[in-house]
Amino acid sequence: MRIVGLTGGIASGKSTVSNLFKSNGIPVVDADLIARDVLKKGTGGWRRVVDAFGRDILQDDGEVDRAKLGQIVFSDPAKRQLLNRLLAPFISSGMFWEVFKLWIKGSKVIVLDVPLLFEAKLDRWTKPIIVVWVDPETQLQRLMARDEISEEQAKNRINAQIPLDWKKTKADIVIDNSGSLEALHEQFRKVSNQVTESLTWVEFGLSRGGALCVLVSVIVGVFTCRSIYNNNRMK
Ligand SMILES: CC(C)(COP(=O)(O)OP(=O)(O)OC[C@H]1O[C@@H](n2cnc3c(N)ncnc32)[C@H](O)[C@@H]1O)[C@@H](O)C(=O)NCCC(=O)NCCS
Ligand SMILES: Nc1ncnc2c1ncn2[C@@H]1O[C@H](COP(=O)(O)OP(=O)(O)OP(=O)(O)O)[C@@H](O)[C@H]1O
Repeated sequence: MRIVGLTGGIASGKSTVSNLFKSNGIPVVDADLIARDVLKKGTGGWRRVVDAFGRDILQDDGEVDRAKLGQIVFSDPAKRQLLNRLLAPFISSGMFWEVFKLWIKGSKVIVLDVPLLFEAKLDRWTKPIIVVWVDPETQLQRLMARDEISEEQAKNRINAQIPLDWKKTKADIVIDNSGSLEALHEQFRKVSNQVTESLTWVEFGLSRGGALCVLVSVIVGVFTCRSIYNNNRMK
């Protein structure tokens, strides 16, 4: 199985690229969606976060007020680290199960869309790593427009992550999303061909089909050795 890492900065265009992967039939594990699930009312993540941040972060219906929690953690690094520490085990196990389900289904290539791939040190499990890069001014404008937030709030969110230029240096593949959507689609076509190239032997061995081949080979090997051994004893 090939596990492709898809990352970038906030509002650099990861979801736009992951939607292109999905529409090309390549399954995507979305860490933001998992992070939302583990913060739903009554879950273990919700309980830990409410214990640590207090009931002031809740809406009337008991769900976490995400905008309020965002205001707190994106302007205070210590509180952000606390939130990351509390949720990390739930997000990691959620991602593991999603990958496992895709492995059982026999998927050969999957994409992990993880904004904090490097920050959470998940980059060691993915190859190749795709970084969706965008120039700083475009990133700021797109973030302010999409989330309807002020320039200060947008800058706080951008600064809460490792700089995008650093992430670019760690990438196997860089998608420059500073231009139009047409330009993005054009780059995506090449990237899609690259990531769907035939699997290496190691990747094949890690896929469900590869694991079955190894298992069948071991069983056949054991039976062959046993019959040779029994034949020799009878002689
Ligand atoms: C603080 C929260 C409640 C704000 O929710 P909100 O709906 O406003 O934002 P959303 O979850 O859609 O995230 C938008 C983007 O913010 C960035 N971001 C989210 N959490 C973090 C974080 N802890 N540190 C840096 N950037 C982050 C990511 O680029 C993400 O794509 C939420 O982001 C959260 O629970 N974050 C902690 C969980 C986490 O680490 N998520 C990232 C998954 S790897
Ligand atoms: N090439 C583009 N031209 C114009 N707008 C774009 C382009 N690519 C993405 N956008 C817009 O920019 C915004 C950010 O894109 P997107 O939501 O895909 O980013 P993201 O990296 O997934 O963000 P996050 O880290 O918050 O999950 C969205 O409103 C999206 O529609």
